[in-house]
Amino acid sequence: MPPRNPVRRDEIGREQAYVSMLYRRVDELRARTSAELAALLRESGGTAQARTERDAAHARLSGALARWEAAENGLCFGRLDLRDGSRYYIGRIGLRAAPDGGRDPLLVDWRAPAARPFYVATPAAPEGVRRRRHIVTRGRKVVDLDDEVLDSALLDGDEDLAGEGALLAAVNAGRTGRMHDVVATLQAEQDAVLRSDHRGVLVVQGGPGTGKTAVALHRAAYLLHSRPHLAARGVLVVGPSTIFLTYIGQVLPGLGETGVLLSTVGELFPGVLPDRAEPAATSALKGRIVLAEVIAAAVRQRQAPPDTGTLRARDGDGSDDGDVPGLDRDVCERAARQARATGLPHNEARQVFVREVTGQLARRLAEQTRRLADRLEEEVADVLAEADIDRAVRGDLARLGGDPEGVREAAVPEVVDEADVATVRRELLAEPAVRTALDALWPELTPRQLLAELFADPDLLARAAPGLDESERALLTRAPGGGWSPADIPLLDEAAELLGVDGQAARARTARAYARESAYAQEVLDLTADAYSGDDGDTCGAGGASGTRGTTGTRETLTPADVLDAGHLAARHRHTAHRTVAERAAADRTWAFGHVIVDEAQELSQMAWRLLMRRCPGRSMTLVGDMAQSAGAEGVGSWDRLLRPHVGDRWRLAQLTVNYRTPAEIMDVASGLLATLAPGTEPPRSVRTGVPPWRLRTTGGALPTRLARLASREAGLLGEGRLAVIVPDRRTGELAAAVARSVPGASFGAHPDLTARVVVLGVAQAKGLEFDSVLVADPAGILATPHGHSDLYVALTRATQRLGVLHTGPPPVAVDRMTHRRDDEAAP
Ligand SMILES: Nc1ncnc2c1ncn2[C@@H]1O[C@H](COP(=O)(O)OP(=O)(O)OP(=O)(O)O)[C@@H](O)[C@H]1O
Repeated sequence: MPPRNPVRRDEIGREQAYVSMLYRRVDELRARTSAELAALLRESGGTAQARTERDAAHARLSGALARWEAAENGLCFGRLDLRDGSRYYIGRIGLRAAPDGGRDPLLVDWRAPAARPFYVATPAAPEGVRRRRHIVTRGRKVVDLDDEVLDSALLDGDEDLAGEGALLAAVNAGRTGRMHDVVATLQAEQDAVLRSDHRGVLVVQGGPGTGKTAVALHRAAYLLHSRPHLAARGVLVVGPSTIFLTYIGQVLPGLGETGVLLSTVGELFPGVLPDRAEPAATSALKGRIVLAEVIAAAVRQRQAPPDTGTLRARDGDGSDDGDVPGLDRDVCERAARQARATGLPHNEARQVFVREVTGQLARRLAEQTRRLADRLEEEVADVLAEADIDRAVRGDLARLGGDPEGVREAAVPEVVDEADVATVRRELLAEPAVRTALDALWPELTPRQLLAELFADPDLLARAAPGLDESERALLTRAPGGGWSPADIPLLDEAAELLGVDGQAARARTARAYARESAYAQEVLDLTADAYSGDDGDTCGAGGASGTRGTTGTRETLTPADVLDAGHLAARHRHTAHRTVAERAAADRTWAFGHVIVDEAQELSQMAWRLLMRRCPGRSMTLVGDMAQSAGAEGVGSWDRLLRPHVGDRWRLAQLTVNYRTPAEIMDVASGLLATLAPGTEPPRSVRTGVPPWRLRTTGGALPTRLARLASREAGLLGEGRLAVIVPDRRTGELAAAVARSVPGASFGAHPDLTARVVVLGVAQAKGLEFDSVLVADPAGILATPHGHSDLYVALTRATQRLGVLHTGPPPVAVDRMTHRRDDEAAP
């Protein structure tokens, strides 16, 4: 699109000179930083403090390099001429002429307060701006300029849109299968959201294509820049699927941000990657809050269960099975009460339980001993009385000035004290029968073990889930093994929270990490040893000549293995492994993120919210979504209902109202569905018009072939553009195979390549994505699920240019508004 205010060639030349100077400055800084980094990597050893400082310097330097690399494309994209005569260039990063800052910045970072007018100034509210200039570059070359003079006398066009020419050029551009940042054309309502200083939960509601994902990602970059302390805790971005995360994966690195972890909820339990398929009804049930109670009950029923009689313990009636004397139900229940009263998680409270049980047993044993001693004492006293020795001793004591009453105590010393109790307890713990009984009474549990055993045992499940009916419990029941589903992940997390650190697992993890590092280190040592032995002759000669110390046998040289074993090398390696915040956070279930961003937030189950809230105890969150696009178990809901259990009413709502993706003609069709889905909801306003969407009717039997033919034809019309064929989730395999037969290279399956020219997706996979052209097949099939209207709404709003629908039978609601095509060839 040509600029609205064409500028002279020499004006472009002047901007080129400035932009070239900026690139020279970046090259200079980049070279210097690379040299510093190389020098740092050559350093080794030193104190722990020195290593820590090196790690910090490494993180700082590589972060700076990443930012400069990322700024290569579109380094400078704007200029503000202010009414006071000053001028600022706006770009991806901030640059100054000299490290001490110089007077004015060469380039203002888009996130800095000084850049804000670039996004929000309008002729009606110019914010001190006289002219806003968009500088369009290709590589390092300035190719165009687009000026807006913000003079209220010149009000024309859509005064809500900043840099309309540049914006329309961006939204009309062909799609690549990867999302790009929109830093050069952010709009005022988006800018307000991404710069929001709200510290708690910010909800961003907006219809399809309003830039919610774009805003969420730019907000992550903004927060990391404006609240530097966040970098230490990292930012988590949660998306609905791995396909979606691949789609958005380049945006933040493109903005120079690497401290962000992108993840689905299913990937947030370290050590488990969901690989189990299960019925939608099972997943929906697992997402319900009632599962939190079920898991809590499952943990409780593993704490001194009432059937301890079978656990090699004595019964309360005193009958003795000879295994663990005194371990009766009273003792267990009292100890369990004490352990629970601590409020500690199960595995940690186990220590209290064990201490209490063994303490009580030890005390009982001690009391028995004491009673024995008392009896002995009484017998001795009787003997003494008979011999009247006592009286004689009392007489002697009285004569010597002693206390005759103390005779009894002094004569028979205390038999047991706390030290004795401790000794008895240690002896008890050494008893295999006691240990077995304790393990059965209060076992150390892992989350996987707890859930696997719970789901595999209908009796356990019935006792833990009295609130679920039999058919619901049947949905949960399964044989042990067979992996975990995405809906299991929040349940594992819930269990982990209630179980606490599990000693065995922690020990096993440490041992595994140590073994891995040692194996790696051993390989390094072996390789270096090989290298030394490989050139034995030469080395020996040289070694002898240069006086290298002899060490083993006839070998003259000293190899690393002679001075360092694998364990030590592993420890060194640990110190030099530079893990980013995102990597460390991904490996740690208990990591507390500084900020959490959730995209398609309307999709998350109640159990998933519990998991996310644990990852963000500070509740600093940005949640973006569209209630009308909800495929959640409960259908279209409200943000209040979703958030109230976690944050009460402490959240703020922001709205986005402009659709940058879908042309008005397509949005008009989708609005018909919106009226059914969420009556009264205002559809977003499209920034442009385009091609009217069309529909074509076929028979059920002919649908696959006609779809394939249409896909092939549409792909031909698109040229370099991207086409998505969106089908009902359960028909993905069948219809993808049909399309692939007539469009070679069409991508589909669990991990489709979105950069392929044609891709076939189920509706669930298409969430959050967009394509130049979309063909929706079998809308009635899409509508046939419990959240069918939302799904169809999603499918109809993925296109940036063209939309066609292939249906059988009468056209479903909304689709009937589309232009009816009679045959495959009559393309609009
Ligand atoms: N200010 C902008 N300038 C240029 N393009 C923009 C702008 N805002 C959004 N877009 C583009 O509009 C398209 C839709 O944006 P995005 O995917 O963020 O919308 P969304 O609200 O998340 O949509 P949905 O809910 O339907 O998935 C993207 O191609 C995005 O790059």
